[in-house]
Amino acid sequence: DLEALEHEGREYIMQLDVATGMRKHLAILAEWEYTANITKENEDKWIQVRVDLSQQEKRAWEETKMYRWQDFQDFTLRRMFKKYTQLGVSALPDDKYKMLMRSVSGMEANYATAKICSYKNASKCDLALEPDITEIFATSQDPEELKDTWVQWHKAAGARARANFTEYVNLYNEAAHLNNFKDVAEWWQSEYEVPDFEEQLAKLWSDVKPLYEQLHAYVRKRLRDKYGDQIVSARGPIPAHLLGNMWAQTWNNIESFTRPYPDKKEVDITQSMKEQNYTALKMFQMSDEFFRSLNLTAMPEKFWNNSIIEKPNDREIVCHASAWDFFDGEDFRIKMCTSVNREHFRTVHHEMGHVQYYLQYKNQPFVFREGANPGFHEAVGDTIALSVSSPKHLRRVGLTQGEAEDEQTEINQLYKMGIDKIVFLPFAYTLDLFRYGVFRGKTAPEDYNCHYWKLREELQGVEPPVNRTEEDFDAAAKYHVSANVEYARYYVSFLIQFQFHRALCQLAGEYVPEDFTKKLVDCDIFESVAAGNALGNMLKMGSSKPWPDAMEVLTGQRAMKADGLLEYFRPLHDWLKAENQRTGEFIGWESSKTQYC
Ligand SMILES: C=C(C[SeH])C(=O)N1CCC[C@H]1C(=O)O
Ligand SMILES: [Zn+2]
Repeated sequence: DLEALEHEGREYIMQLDVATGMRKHLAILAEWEYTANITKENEDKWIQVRVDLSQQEKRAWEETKMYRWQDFQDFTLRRMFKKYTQLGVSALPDDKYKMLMRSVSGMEANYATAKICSYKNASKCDLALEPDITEIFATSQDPEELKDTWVQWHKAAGARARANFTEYVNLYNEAAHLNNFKDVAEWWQSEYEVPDFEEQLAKLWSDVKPLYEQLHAYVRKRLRDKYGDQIVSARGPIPAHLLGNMWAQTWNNIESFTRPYPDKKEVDITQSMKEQNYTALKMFQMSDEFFRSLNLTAMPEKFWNNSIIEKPNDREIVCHASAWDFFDGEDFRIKMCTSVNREHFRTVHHEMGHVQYYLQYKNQPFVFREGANPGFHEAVGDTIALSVSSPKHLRRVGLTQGEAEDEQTEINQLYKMGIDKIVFLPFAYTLDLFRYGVFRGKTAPEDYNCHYWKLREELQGVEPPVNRTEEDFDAAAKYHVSANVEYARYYVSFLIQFQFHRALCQLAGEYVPEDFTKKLVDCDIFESVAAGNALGNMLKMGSSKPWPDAMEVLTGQRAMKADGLLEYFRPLHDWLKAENQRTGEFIGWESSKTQYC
């Protein structure tokens, strides 16, 4: 009878889950060994481990799909079976599986080891993305140096990945078909468990776009003031190399010469961190202390012993920051080539947020040890970082001196947050709209680059510093395209982190709507056990329930919305509208001279 079948099903799935945990542990260990020491030998070992494990997964899958789990009464049991009946890339035959692995590891190794020559010293050709090229983009205000560095990087990391990327698209789409998806776009979107995910992304963008256009217009004017109208036009897109970041995804590095009230002291803590002899370890210890202050879990001993938090000088590693769950309940690591600056202080909290999520859901079945949706995992650390970057908290830890919070300082603070959080959204949206089109076959390889720039101009209002052709492949000059990491998760994160932050601030008594002594912009939930407990309760759920249930536990809302972000930035939005009115700056951008496609 059904009762007995369900009981047998539960026995089966629990032992499958334990076996799967072991497989995940072995796979992660091999991946760590490769990305922490990029050699041909370690790549071959990693691929061999993955092939062996995928054969075991295929055998288990043959048995799992025999169960009539759709008829089971128990919701959690049905949810476990539903997840385990999706085999993933292991559905590919071994030879194609290996080819897919090699095309991705080839792109990722190329990205991680790419070197370019210095603009100032053409014989120095050992510049890596981290820390060298990142430092140039953070500090240089020489348009020629920035242009040259931009062009070299996009050739070394982008164009060189084109062949591997084309093969990866074909093989990954074959895997999608074997998992009953039309293409990888549908597969990626299925992770969010809502039927209208792509429509929701578009709606959220239409909610935020008016604010973005105002900020874009203001920044374009300030850049034109600085670099002149031969480089920065009055009504066109902004050249992408002038925004302080290789991908123009965050514009914090141009804050010093574009902030609204320049006579008000700059709130850039990089200087203070260096003056106070901050180290990478101190940055991680401060982040750990913040999570502990919320009554959340301290980083375990293995974290401090096994993590790599500084770039080694004796081998090549994947420097792009990452957090690792070894699925044994005690080994959790971060790998990061940390520099002592504001941007990495935020990234440290971002990565520590991933590990805190691992710690909170470590007693879930292995199949539920993931974010409620991929955006949740990216939002945890950033939500904490919203408190850390508040003037109140920076004063608390001595990174800024006492500054009366007057109206102008507050606008500067919101501007600093806005050129990080608002400008990121159209970038993130572009990256996966582009890849959706590629996976769906709407964008053919001969159109990869023109479609990429068409989207970047349309959504982000930026343009390349020099003309591009199909010899280039600029999308792969971004880590996540070369490393096969889905990106809509960050778009979701940069919206829901404000819903989380608002809820936590209210729980901490730090934010009271309409009470001007308790403003959202100055909220710091540090040491609030009430906020920490609520966050912990949501994180403990992992992916055991659909994400609206998890969001409701913390925020009372069941949908991702832009209202948290718009409420946080409302004073800035008002100020930008008035300022752009005053200067008569054109809002928006006309299509640039070159027709891309
Ligand atoms: C820090 C990480 C590792 Se999950 C990252 O890739 N982030 C964090 C913010 C956006 C995105 C990026 O750097 O592009
Ligand atoms: Zn992340």
